[in-house]
Amino acid sequence: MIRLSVNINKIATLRNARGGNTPDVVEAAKRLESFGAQGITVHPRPDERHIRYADVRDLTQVVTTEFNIEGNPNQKFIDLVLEAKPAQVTLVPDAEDVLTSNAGWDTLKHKDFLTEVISKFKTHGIRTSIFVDPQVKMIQGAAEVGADRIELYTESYAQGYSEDKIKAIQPYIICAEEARQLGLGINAGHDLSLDNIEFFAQKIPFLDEVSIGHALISEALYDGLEPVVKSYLKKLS
Ligand SMILES: CC(=O)[C@@H](O)[C@H](O)COP(=O)(O)O
Ligand SMILES: NCC(=O)COP(=O)(O)O
Repeated sequence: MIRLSVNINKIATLRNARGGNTPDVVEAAKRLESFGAQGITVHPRPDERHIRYADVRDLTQVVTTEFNIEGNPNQKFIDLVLEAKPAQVTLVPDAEDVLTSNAGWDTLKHKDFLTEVISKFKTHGIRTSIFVDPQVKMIQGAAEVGADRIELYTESYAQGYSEDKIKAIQPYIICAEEARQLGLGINAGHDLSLDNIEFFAQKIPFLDEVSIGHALISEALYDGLEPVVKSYLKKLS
């Protein structure tokens, strides 16, 4: 079963636009779980443009499915994750000024750093995932640094899907098979949507989890959170 983890960054974006607490990210997380979401993902960026560190502390108290915290592991992020003790931490190599996540880790170049950080989280019983591009050598590097899982960065799949989905999925199938051979768990995320998720899940049925945010929240503006979550769950089943 491929788990759906809903990234609620964009609910926080809307909330921050007016300075109050509407929409309430904690209430949104509770409702998403009641609709069937099997996880909640947040990405507290250093500038707190959407999810704030305080949100992570509040969500830690209420998330009953799997809580996944994503981010670049600077010391403030590491301290937050060790305090929150989520089910999973996903390491993302984002620079502070990026519009959105735009690359996976170079697991060869950053081997020593990633090995140290991953060991720290694993020592505290937190599952570790590394955000990687669909390149076999990066998958192999992820195994070398001791990650429990990889998260395949799916932007290039999403971009190529409408033109040639067979071509677009190919590197992901190759990398997913390599990860499975290496004993790594396999997550995927970024720009997945109701349009492209079913084909991805059909071609890589042994995925552990997809984390979906921007498209899902946008689709929910038209059709509502509950129907959209249930549509994703149906396409993933
Ligand atoms: C790592 C990744 O691709 C997403 O999880 C990321 O959290 C999206 O960030 P924004 O919501 O800030 O675009
Ligand atoms: N790790 C991917 C994620 O959490 C959500 O990415 P997106 O669906 O907002 O592009």
